[in-house]
Amino acid sequence: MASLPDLPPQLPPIPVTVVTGFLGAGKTTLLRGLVRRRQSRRLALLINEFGEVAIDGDLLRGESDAPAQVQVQDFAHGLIAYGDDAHFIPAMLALAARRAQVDHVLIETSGLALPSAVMEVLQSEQLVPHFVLDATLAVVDTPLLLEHAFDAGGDAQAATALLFRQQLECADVVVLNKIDDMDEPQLLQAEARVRALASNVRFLELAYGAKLDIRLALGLRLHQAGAAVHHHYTPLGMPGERAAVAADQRRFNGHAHSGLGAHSHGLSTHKHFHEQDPGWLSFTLRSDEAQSEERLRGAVAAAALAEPILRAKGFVHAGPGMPPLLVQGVRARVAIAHDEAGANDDGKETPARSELVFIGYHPSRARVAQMLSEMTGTEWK
Ligand SMILES: Nc1nc2c(ncn2[C@@H]2O[C@H](COP(=O)(O)OP(=O)(O)OP(=O)(O)O)[C@@H](O)[C@H]2O)c(=O)[nH]1
Repeated sequence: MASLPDLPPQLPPIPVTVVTGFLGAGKTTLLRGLVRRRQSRRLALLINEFGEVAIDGDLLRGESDAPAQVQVQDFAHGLIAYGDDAHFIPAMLALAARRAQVDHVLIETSGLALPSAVMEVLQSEQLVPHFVLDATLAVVDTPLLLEHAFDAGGDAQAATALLFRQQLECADVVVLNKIDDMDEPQLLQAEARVRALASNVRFLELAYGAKLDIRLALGLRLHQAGAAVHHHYTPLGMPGERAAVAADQRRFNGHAHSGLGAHSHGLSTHKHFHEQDPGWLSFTLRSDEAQSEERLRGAVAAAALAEPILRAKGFVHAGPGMPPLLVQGVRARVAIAHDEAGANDDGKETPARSELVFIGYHPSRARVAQMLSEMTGTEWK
């Protein structure tokens, strides 16, 4: 196993923020915003996707104008979900070896992973000298929460509900996302639901415009024994600053400032998601023909209604000389847009091939391929 004999012992450990949240909650979008607003912070991002095509890593790489300041590393196939992942520890040790150039590490877990796996590995003998967990953030798709999409029901619903709750239980901070059209009663209702599901959550934060105040996201030090908690609050609705902590959270502030220091999540009680439920599947469909944006949007939405598909994403080819289009489906909500960052200015050619990753609970690949082919008039396989 790799070791780091030369690391200067006087350097403090690197803070690590783990970002969790169910499929499509907005983890990558929030991270892209943090990268943009990082100021002088040097960030390392480890991105874990459930699927064979790395899309989020590309989007994040496209965001940074200073590659030396922001390093992005992808882990495909939900790898970090497993505590014994052979790539994760070496990647972290390589960051530790460059301690002087890294101020903060952000780890985005896959939407189907429990963050407890990463949190456990951070506590391993090899990583403890070099890293300290800053906080675990769970990003929530607030409209879906209010629509009862995370309540138990049939098979897919029950699996979703379980995972959603387990992710919240691991979190110190819950970020209510996709809240731009919401009023205060709705936000309070969302808060009450979160509290009912996971009473251990210490803070609720509101991400207006999918933006999180960087001071509310990094440097929280929630797991450092004896450390003062550096948490700056912006009251709900304060003009000019739209990233805020939910209104009646002040009682929690007192809690957090009371010297709780490191706390345990009862990690050993968690079983990792993939071991529990092999029903979650992802597959990739490809097409070599140019796609019509409208038809494809309709086809992806229809497939998500016909099959238990909870997430679809990828880049598609819109025609010769056209920039690729980014497809983002969360259940039957499908957005297709040009994405400057993801379309990447790193010399990558416009892909002639379209690739879409679908994630669902026992979905039929054949049925989705057939629907896409029929509804777009192009071959998908
Ligand atoms: N309206 C709205 N859409 C948002 C917001 N945040 C994210 N989205 C959209 O939600 C979709 C999913 O966002 P991502 O950031 O890719 O979500 P994710 O959690 O990283 O998804 P996975 O890693 O695939 O599970 C994209 O279409 C985003 O543009 C928001 O605050 N408001």
